[in-house]
Amino acid sequence: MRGLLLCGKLGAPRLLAESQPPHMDTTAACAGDEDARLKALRHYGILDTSLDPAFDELAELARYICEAPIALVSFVDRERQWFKAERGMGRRETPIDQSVCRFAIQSRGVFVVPDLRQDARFASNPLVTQPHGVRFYAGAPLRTPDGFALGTVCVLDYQPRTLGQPQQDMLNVLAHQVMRLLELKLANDRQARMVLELDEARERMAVLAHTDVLTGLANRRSFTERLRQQLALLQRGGAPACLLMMDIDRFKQVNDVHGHHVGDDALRHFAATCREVFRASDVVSRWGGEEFLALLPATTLAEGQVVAQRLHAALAAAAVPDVAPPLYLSASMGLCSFDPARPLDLTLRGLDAALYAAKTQGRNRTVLV
Ligand SMILES: Nc1nc2c(ncn2[C@@H]2O[C@H](COP(=O)(O)OP(=O)(O)OP(=O)(O)O)[C@@H](O)[C@H]2O)c(=O)[nH]1
Repeated sequence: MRGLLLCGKLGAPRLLAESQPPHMDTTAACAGDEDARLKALRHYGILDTSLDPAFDELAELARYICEAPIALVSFVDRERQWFKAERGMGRRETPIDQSVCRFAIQSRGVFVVPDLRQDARFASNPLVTQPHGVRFYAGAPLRTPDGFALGTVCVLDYQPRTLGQPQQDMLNVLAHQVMRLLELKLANDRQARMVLELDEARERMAVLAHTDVLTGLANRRSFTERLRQQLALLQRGGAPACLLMMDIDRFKQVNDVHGHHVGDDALRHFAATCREVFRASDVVSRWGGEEFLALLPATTLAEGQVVAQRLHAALAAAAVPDVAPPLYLSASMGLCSFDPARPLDLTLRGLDAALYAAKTQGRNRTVLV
């Protein structure tokens, strides 16, 4: 066993020379393989995870089967070995230079050291030299389907001893079981990620279904739904509300003179101005091309007129960004109080008529229904 030190994946084993001194550090010679092995270890996302009874029970079984006081499910990291499960060790990790497992993962089968004190590789290991130090080690490599050894299921004893073949076989079986748990964890993690991605996609779709893509305002469909809800509230005696229909003046000219992309920028600018002017509780929608409809809950007609005036002023004060010469928008508007006794389509028709009147009276003004 001792002459059979292997590097990296066992799929393409490279045997080290039999004459190599047993204490020689093989990690430098296999730096590339070691990087790939560590990448494989990270892929399983097992390091520093919390205790898990499923792994604890496998360690307990190893201890029982091998009649050893210590059993570990150990992963060999770059600077340390970390224990997913430990029985009788009393700690979750040790520095890598105290690791016997780093040698065990280079072994094809179970790596057995009958007396650590008699082995030049481990004789000065603090785990061995300390008072009541360990003397015996046996570890079965945890090997991935593509051949990387991540760690071991191992047992240790305070006495020099051996491990019978049936017990070695069982240690290997336990190592396979640990790998099954790791594969299962991977599958579960993948599934959890997919569920999360699906939830996020569903949320994005729900937002998109309710939003006008160009302006980020509510779209006509979702706003109609909101209007129906508001109508129901009003019919049950809720606070008065107003509706404000807005249409950008001479918008065709914006497109014709500056191009369609500036037209789009102008629509976004109009939406941004609305967001500044309206209350957070108001809902503004893009009702059609350059036409917008706002619901102002808990707002009287007089208060609605103030809001409309604020919007006229805000549009006159700030030009569409990055357009030369400066491009200022104005809008014609129709305003009404939301009458619970009127069918919704009649209310909207009334608003349309008021808006048309605002246009014919010279634009850039608000007409009450
Ligand atoms: N750039 C851009 N233009 C749009 C969009 N939707 C509608 N339009 C344009 O908006 C213009 C509306 O023009 P009209 O209905 O003639 O009205 P107007 O030029 O604003 O004139 P008045 O309403 O009478 O002041 C049309 O040229 C449409 O092509 C859009 O999403 N982007």
